[in-house]
Amino acid sequence: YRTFPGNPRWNKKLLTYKIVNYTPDLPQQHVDDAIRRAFMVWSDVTPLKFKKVPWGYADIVIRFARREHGDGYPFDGRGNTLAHAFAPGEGIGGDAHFDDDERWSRYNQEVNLFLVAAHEFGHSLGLAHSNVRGALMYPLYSYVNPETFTLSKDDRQGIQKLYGSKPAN
Ligand SMILES: CC(C)C[C@H](CS(C)(=N)=N)C(=O)N[C@H]1Cc2cn(c3ccccc23)CCCCCCNC1=O
Ligand SMILES: [Ca+2]
Ligand SMILES: [Zn+2]
Ligand SMILES: [Zn+2]
Repeated sequence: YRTFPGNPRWNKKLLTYKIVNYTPDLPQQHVDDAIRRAFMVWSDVTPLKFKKVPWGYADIVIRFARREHGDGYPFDGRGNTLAHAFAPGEGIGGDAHFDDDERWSRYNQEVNLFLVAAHEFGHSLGLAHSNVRGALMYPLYSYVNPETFTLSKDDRQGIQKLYGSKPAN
């Protein structure tokens, strides 16, 4: 696993997130559920907790966008780059953007939102790319059954290096 230069991380355990818009490809409930489960991938192995807020301040702002969308990292149409996210920090730090020229799906038609979101939130929490092929933080998207998805040891070691493991309770 790799972290970002300077090892940026959040210095609080409760992080808030806000979904500012939705893709037309899926019912809103499915988007909310995919995002919730993508955060759970990381909260399952750390002391981190994630809380969805409907408006106002949020640490992690989630949006769907096409092409140029105001952050200097324009998307590229269908395929190629699927999404991007910013390392922990103020303002745009932690935010995750999803390319709405993709065909977002719940199962394996096209791009699985849960799997991509789980990868993006790895970046939002401070993980860069891993060179371990089966790792969630590997730079290339590959479909796995979301129902049986498990975090690789490499991903878990990386996130626990930043935030520690889940306290026994
Ligand atoms: C890991 C993802 C969830 C997030 C990353 C983006 S990021 C910033 N969050 N690390 C991603 O989108 N990776 C590309 C990488 C990529 C693969 N190809 C490309 C062709 C052109 C441009 C990029 C790519 C070859 C063709 C396949 C294109 C579809 C799949 N795309 C990818 O796997
Ligand atoms: Ca794209
Ligand atoms: Zn963006
Ligand atoms: Zn990535």
